[in-house]
Amino acid sequence: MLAVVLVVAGAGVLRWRCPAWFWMTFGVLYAAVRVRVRYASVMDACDLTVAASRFRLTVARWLGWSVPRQRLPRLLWIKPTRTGLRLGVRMCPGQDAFDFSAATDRLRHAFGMYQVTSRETKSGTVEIAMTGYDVLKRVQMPVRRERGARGVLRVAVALCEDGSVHYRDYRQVPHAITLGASGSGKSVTQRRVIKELAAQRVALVGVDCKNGVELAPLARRFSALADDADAAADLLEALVVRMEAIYQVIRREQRVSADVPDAEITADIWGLPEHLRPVPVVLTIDEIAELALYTTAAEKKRRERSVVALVRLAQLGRAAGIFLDIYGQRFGSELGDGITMLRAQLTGRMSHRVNDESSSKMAFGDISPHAVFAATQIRNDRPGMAVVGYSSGEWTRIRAANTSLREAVTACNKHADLTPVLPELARFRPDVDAGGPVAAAAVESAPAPV
Ligand SMILES: Nc1ncnc2c1ncn2[C@@H]1O[C@H](COP(=O)(O)OP(=O)(O)OP(=O)(O)O)[C@@H](O)[C@H]1O
Repeated sequence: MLAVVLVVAGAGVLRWRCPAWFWMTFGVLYAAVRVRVRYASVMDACDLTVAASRFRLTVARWLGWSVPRQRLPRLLWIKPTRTGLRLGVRMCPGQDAFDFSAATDRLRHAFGMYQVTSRETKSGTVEIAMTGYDVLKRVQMPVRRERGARGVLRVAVALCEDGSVHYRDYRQVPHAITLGASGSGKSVTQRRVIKELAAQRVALVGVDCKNGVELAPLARRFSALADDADAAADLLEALVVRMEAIYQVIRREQRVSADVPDAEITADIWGLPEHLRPVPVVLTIDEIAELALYTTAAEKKRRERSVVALVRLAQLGRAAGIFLDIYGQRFGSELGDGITMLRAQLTGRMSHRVNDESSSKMAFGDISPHAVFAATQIRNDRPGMAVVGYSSGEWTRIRAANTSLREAVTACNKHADLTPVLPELARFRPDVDAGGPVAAAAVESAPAPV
């Protein structure tokens, strides 16, 4: 008896102090059994059953049997996860995925879970993802990566509200914008992305018009860095020159392949032979408004140079292996000509807490009104929380893994030897001698002249 009391008390304390451990020790088993036992009654209570088929009703009437029960959507599987449970459910005829997404709140109450979402995985089947506790309260990224999660240009940035990992996948979504009010967590998200990219074979290029306070400490892993708007305009133009040189390499390789029967013909860097393939570049811009604002005629000219270069990079950069990550507080037409055009190219959209609806419309106005609303609802006491939207109209809440500047600096210093020297951007190579020598840099060969 005493042992039972001790176990129950221990479980209670664990649930209060460390919900992740509670879930993995007691919670998952208890929840799985409860879902299995209560499945039929919960589906009934949540209006997720349908009337028996006419055939069964007719047969029952002919034979004088009692009226057949409502039909249940079939429970295909229950999969425990690190943060919750996933159920595979085959829908009954006449049901659609919307019935289940409309019932998620009822399912949450009925199963006693913290959060429930649902999505159609294949025709007729929905996956119901349930989290057992508030996974975004203290983000703990999984230590073991999911199968297929490794890969160049794919980094784990945050946890989603359903407990899954949110990846920034540059090859799927080449260019992205992250918005948010001051103090909402943009810099922490940026650090997390850079920390994860540092270990990969990519060139990091940065524009930080806050005099470099965010990116300069990470300079050892950066191939080029601009810390004011004038240097940024030059750097962006140099990147356009690099992009054009890479296009020439691709063209030349296409001509070679065209003469070889059955040879694949590539239209981007990934199809180039390894010795010709340039290293991919991730360009990070902190506070885009600093590039777009001007007061004097000279600044206006510089702004135009920057915006034109950025629009060209966003339009054409993907095939040349150039990817953009833009951070800012706002990103709307008030920043002047070219900004709306640039935004249309930035298919990845993330918004941290914003001060007004118009800011969140800048991220999601053309994607989903629900996402616009969700971004305005992010609480002040949840820095790092954000809404991510996709061009398909889907969106989800995430929270970035808290990453200190110290952690990011340590990762960048550790992988400084992976920093390629980009010939076109060599003059923007940060001077890190003040902090010690850069470890032997891997010199990337310049794209061969055509
Ligand atoms: N993912 C997170 N988890 C926990 N705390 C966070 C997270 N992100 C940010 N914070 C907290 O919020 C504070 C402000 O975050 P951050 O500096 O990233 O904001 P910001 O949007 O870049 O602000 P600004 O635009 O003024 O630079 C951080 O010092 C950190 O304490």
